Amino acid sequence: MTTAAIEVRGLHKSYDGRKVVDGVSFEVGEGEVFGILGPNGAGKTTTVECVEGLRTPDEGLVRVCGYDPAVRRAEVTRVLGVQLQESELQPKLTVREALDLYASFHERPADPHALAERLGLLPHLKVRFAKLSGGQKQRLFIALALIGDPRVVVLDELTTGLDPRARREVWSLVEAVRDSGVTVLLVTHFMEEAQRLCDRIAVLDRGRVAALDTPDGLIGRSGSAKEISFAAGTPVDPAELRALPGAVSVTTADGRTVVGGTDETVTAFVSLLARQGVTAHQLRVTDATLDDAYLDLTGNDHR
Ligand SMILES: Nc1ncnc2c1ncn2[C@@H]1O[C@H](COP(=O)(O)OP(=O)(O)OP(=O)(O)O)[C@@H](O)[C@H]1O
Repeated sequence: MTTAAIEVRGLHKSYDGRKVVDGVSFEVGEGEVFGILGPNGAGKTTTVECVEGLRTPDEGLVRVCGYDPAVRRAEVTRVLGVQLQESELQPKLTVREALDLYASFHERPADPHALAERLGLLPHLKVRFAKLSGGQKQRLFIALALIGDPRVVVLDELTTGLDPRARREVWSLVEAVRDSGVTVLLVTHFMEEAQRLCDRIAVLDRGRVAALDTPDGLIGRSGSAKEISFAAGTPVDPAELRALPGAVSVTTADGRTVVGGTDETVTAFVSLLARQGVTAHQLRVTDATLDDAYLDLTGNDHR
């Protein structure tokens, strides 16, 4: 039997008698990128801190590569890389000094120079942490999380505050980390990030797992997997649109009519246009996104 990289079963944690993690269970397989999504206060950080051994569960089982983080500190430090928070790094430390310092905490560290090269940090080795751009800081945090040559790495809100280009660069790095065989536990607020990077996602809501699935699986659970939209002036009877097989919604707003449905709805819509000899203006067919599924699951408009 293979050991899961991370196993969490029946996790409970309360603060001052208030339950913030209420029976969370999930397993992360080796080499997976596993996402934890959820609104503010859902219990994501508390769950991840129990995995890191920074908090002790009130109840439940947590294992990282088979080790209990609350008991086997040394082993877990060896196999688990944790992303630092900005406040934990001295502003005057240069990139090279930070890499060397954190390498010295580990028995068998990765080669700091090779890691700096992999993460595009070689040109910045002599730059002090405080002078790095947001994207460069995050690259350094990824490097420091990998400096102990871990089998599992926890990345918590890695791209918050980055511009779209820097965010995409960081995503490519996470993909490279995954390709090197390291298991990634990723906490994020960004749907696009979760959709692009994660093999599976646990959506936490009020301390519980509201859903656990692949991004496509989660999207499939939301009512409409496809959206057909076209200029509202197109002469198509809304009643006929509502009668299309698989159609779950028909709305008109901002000069466009939008039909939510399935692949079957798209096919039937095209046949309807052909039968009636109608040309739909500014026609677009798009896939539903994780956003739609997330809002359905959490009933919350936080992003
Ligand atoms: N040390 C603590 N003492 C008391 N309450 C806490 C403590 N840490 C967290 N909480 C509370 O527990 C709840 C869950 O917090 P947690 O940080 O795990 O949620 P989260 O899903 O990570 O939220 P966010 O997205 O805002 O980071 C929140 O209501 C928070 O205020």
